[in-house]
Amino acid sequence: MNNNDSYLSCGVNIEWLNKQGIVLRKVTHRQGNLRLVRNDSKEMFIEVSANKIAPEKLHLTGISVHKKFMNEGKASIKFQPLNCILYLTNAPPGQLLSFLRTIYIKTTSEKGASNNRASLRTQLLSGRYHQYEEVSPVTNSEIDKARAKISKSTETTPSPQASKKRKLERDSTTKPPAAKKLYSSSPIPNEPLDIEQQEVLDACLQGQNVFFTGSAGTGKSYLLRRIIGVLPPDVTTATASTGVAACHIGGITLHQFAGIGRGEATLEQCIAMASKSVTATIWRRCKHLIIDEISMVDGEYFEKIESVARRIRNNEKPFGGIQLILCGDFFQLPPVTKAKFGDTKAPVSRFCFKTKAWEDCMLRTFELKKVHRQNDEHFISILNKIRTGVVDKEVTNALTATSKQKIERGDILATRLCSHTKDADITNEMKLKALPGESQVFEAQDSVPGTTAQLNQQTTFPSRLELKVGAQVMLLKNISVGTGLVNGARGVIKTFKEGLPVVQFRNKREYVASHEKVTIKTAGGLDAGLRRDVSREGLEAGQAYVALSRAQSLESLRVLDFNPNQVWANPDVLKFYRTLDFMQIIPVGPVNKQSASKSSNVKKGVTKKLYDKPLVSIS
Ligand SMILES: Nc1ncnc2c1ncn2[C@@H]1O[C@H](COP(=O)(O)OP(=O)(O)OP(=O)(O)O)[C@@H](O)[C@H]1O
Ligand SMILES: [Mg+2]
Repeated sequence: MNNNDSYLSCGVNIEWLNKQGIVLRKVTHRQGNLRLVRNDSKEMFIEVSANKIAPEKLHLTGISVHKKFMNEGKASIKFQPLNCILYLTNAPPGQLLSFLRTIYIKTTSEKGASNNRASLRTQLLSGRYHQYEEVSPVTNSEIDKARAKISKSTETTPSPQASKKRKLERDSTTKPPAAKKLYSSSPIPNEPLDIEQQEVLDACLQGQNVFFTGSAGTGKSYLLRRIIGVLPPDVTTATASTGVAACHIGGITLHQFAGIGRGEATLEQCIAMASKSVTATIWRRCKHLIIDEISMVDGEYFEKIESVARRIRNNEKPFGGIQLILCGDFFQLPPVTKAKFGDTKAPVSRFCFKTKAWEDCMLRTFELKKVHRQNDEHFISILNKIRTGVVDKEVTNALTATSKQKIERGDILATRLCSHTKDADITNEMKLKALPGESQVFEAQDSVPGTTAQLNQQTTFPSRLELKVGAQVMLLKNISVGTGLVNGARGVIKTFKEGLPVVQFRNKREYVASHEKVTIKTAGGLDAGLRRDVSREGLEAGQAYVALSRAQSLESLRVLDFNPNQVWANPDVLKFYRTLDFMQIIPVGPVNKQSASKSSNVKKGVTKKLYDKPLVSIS
C-alpha cells in the first residue's frame, strides 16, 4: 500500500446538523480533494479542500462509515462528536476502497493506544499544535493489529440468537463481518499489477483509446476491474459482450447500454431508438466506455453503435469523443450472430477489427504476455501453439498422453467441458438422476417480477437448482479467498443440514451453502455445471483453445479422443494479429492448413465428434 491511499478526489458534501437532525450548515464541492493528516498530537483528520476555499479538517474520532455503495463510488462518514456527515460521491471505487481501508486500519489499530498522544504540556511547549502532516502509509503491523481487533470484537456473543447465528457462520465459513469487507470481499482486486498491465492502466489514465489483448489467463479481466476501479463511476460504463462476462467485471451488457436492441434495424431507426431520453442521457453522460470480451462483438453492431454515439452526442470524433477501453482475445470466441427469421444460409458475422470504425478509433494496442492462470511453462507453450492453430508433434503427444490420466480426487469428479450449454444440462441431469436418494429443489426469489429470464441470461446462477447428496457442485462466488472457497472451486454435497446443502470441497473444508442475495452486478450461488453460450451451428475456431486453457496444468487435464482438426484458428484473426507487431510468434501462412482451407468439412466433423464424446475434462 502506498501513500496515495491517503488521498481521494471526488464529489464532496458536508452537512452539520443540530441535535434534532436539522441541517445547520452545508457545503458542496463537485470536485473536492481529501487528504488524511495528523496534528502534532497524532490525532488523525480528514482534510477537505476545494477550489478557492479554506481547507476544512474533520477529526476522525467517533466515526461511523456507511460503505454499502462503495463499489458505485459512494460512501458517507458520520462524525458523531461533530454532529456532521461527510458524503462522498463519484469516487473511483478502487481509490475509495483504499482510502476507507486506510482510515479503518489506522483508526482500528490505534484504538486505545492513547500513549501515542503527546501530553497537553508537550503540545503547548512545542508551539506547533496547528501543524499537520500527511499520515504515513499503512504498515503490516497496523494491518495485523486491526485484524486482531476485528476477530476479537466478533468473538463476543451477547444474545442466544447472535450466538446461534455465529455458530452457523463458523460452521459454514460464511460472509465475514462488514468490517472485513474492506479487506477481502471487494470485487476490486488488490494484487500488484505486472509491468505490462501497469502500462495499459497508465495509457487508460492518460485518456487514450486502448485495445489490450493477450492469451487466456493473462489477466485481461483482472486488469479491467482495476481500470474500472480508478475511473470516475458516473461517467464510466463497464460493459461486456455477454451477460456472464459483464457480471464478472460488475458491469452490464453492451446491448443493454447501447439501447438499439440487437442492432438489426437501419442506422436511422437505431438512432431513433437511442434518442429516447433515458438512453440518450446515458450516451451523453458517458466519457469512458469499457468493453470486455470484444472478440464476441459483431462488426456490424460495433459500427452501428459508433455512428449512434456520434449522432446522439453531436460530436464527429470517433464514438462521439468517448474514450474506448477494449479488451479481449480474438483467438478465443468469435461474434455470435443469430440467424434471422427466414434465413436459409448460416449467418455471417464480421470481427470488429475489420471495420472502419475500429480503424478510426486509433486504438493503442497492447498484448499482455505473462500468463497468471498457469505456472507450467511447457503447458503454457502448448496452449500458445493451440491458440494460433498449430498442432505439431509436441502438442499432439502432450494432449494424447492426458487421455489415461486419473484426475479425479476423492469423491470430486473431473469437470467435463461441453461445447454447448444444452449438453452440459443433459449431462448434469443424467448424473443427478443416477444418484440414489431424494432431490432437494431450491428456487430463486426474484425481487422484481418478470426479470427471471434476464437474470438467468446475465448470471451463472440458475433460477431453479435440483440437488442430491453426492451431487457435484461448483462454487460461483468468492466466499473466502484465503481458505480456497473461491469462484470455480468444486465440491460434492455430503448432506443437508436444516435444509441447506453441506458441501465438501477439495481442500476438505465443509461449507454450508446458504441463500445468497444476487444482483445483476454482484452475484453468488451454487451451480452444477459449466455453461458456455455459443451458437449450435458447430464448433467455432478457438473453442478447443478456450476449453483447454481453463485447466491449470497438464496434470489436471484429460482429453479424450484428441483430433488435431478440432484445433484451428480463424485465418482473419491470424492475419489481424500478424499486423500487430508484437505477435512475431505467429508463423507466416495459414497454420493447421487443413482446417483453414477445408473449414466447412472440418467443422462438421468436429461438431459430431464433440456431441459423441466429451472433449476435455479438468480437475
Ligand atoms: N497481476 C496479477 N497478480 C496476481 N494474479 C493475477 C494478476 N493478473 C491476473 N491474475 C489472476 O490470473 C487469473 C486469470 O486472470 P483473468 O481471468 O483476468 O484472465 P483473462 O486474460 O481475462 O483470461 P480469459 O482470456 O480466459 O478471459 C485470475 O485468477 C486472476 O486473479
Ligand atoms: Mg477474461
